[in-house]
Amino acid sequence: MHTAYLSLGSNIGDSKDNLQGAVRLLDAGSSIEVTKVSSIYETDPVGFTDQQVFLNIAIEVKTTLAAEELLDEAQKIEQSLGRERKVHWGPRTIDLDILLYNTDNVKSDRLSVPHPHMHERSFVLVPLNEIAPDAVHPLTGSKISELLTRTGSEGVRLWKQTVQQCKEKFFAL
Ligand SMILES: Nc1ncnc2c1ncn2[C@@H]1O[C@H](COP(=O)(O)OP(=O)(O)OP(=O)(O)O)[C@@H](O)[C@H]1O
Ligand SMILES: Nc1nc2c(c(=O)[nH]1)N=C(CO)CN2
Repeated sequence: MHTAYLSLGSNIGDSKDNLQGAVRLLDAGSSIEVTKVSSIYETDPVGFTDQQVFLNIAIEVKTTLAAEELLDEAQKIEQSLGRERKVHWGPRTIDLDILLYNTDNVKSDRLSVPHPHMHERSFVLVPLNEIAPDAVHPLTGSKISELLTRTGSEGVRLWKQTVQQCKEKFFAL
């Protein structure tokens, strides 16, 4: 069994519904179990800034899938929730990024893990720190809590708290 952390973001449509839909779909099959869900954060757009604020969460999953198979599942869910790729770093119905996969380094045409931008993105680190402060970023050797101390949490605000980072509470929101 492998442990992975994913970042989910949405800034088109009903973003809370999109996040919930993606978590439900991930958890629905037998090969992925969602074991932790962070609170939902409202975050200022990073990169292409002339767009709506995002809602972002981080989740922990336990999975029997290899990293690339997990990416396949994530991309299927992006497609089924109607994501269209237009602007780089632009608006999206739902975006699922694999942040960490065990403590592996994965580098292929389709997949880079740890996610190349995770250590510099407050919208990733604030939610991730809530569920996995002691997880280690294998390239820097730093814990998530240490990376967050470096980036700070500007532009990231609690939107809705999920009590004890519990999946069932998240679905009930
Ligand atoms: N760790 C990863 N998680 C998800 N996708 C990844 C990862 N590493 C590489 N990719 C590749 O990135 C490609 C582009 O992804 P996407 O369009 O979501 O980028 P983006 O969300 O605009 O930017 P960013 O990758 O900086 O979040 C995907 O098709 C996927 O193959
Ligand atoms: N706040 C915020 N900004 C972003 C996000 C995101 O999820 N949240 N995703 C991006 C592309 O992956 C680019 N910019």
